Amino acid sequence: TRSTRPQRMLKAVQKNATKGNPESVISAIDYFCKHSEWAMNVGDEKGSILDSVVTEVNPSTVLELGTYCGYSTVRIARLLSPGTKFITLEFNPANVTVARQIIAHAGLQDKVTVVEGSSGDLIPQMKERFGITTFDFIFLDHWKDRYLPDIKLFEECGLLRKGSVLLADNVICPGAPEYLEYVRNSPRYENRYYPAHLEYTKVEDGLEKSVFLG
Ligand SMILES: Cn1cnc(CNC(=O)c2cc(-c3ccc(F)cc3)cc(O)c2O)c1
Ligand SMILES: [Mg+2]
Repeated sequence: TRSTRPQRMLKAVQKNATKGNPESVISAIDYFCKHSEWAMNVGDEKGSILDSVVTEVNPSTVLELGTYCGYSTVRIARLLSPGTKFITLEFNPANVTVARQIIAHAGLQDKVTVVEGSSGDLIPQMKERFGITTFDFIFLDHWKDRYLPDIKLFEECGLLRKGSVLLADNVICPGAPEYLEYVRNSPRYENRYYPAHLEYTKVEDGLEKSVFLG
């Protein structure tokens, strides 16, 4: 039967990227998305903003919601210090299979744990299953209607500390209006909006950075 877009993306990485070279994996995916098939990776423009925030935070514990094919996982993992605990959650098992192979092609499989399941189920298990107390950095890039319930879950589970940084993709397109309203009206967050564009297009999009104030 016909292959899927993630499977075709994986083939492009295995053909065009150098094993063990994260930069070449990132470039191969961006090339595939610009010249072959659009895909919902965070992309190069928003990816550079993601890089700058990760570098600034220099986190010891990282959580990504929405692995998809592992593009942002590779972008984040390549910047982390040794010993950093990095967990990424993906609910779609076919995406998990592709992501693990793309992450392995980049040589970053020892830097990150890809967990299959829904964020609503897994977030409350972070402490017991992975020995996490709090997350220093969280990248939200999963279902846009899950951003709000999941940030509330982080608060309820005591997974945020004073200074924890959350970075949310797609707050304009497809959009996460309820999430934006929540963080921007809450006294517990300091927010900054980074204007950009929907990956590989001229459509307006952006990232919202929110620092938990405790
Ligand atoms: C299956 N699945 C695994 N992860 C998810 C959650 N991510 C998204 O839904 C997502 C969607 C879009 C997008 C799609 C169509 C369109 F016309 C415009 C934008 C862009 C993104 O950057 C996203 O992160 C879904
Ligand atoms: Mg996204």
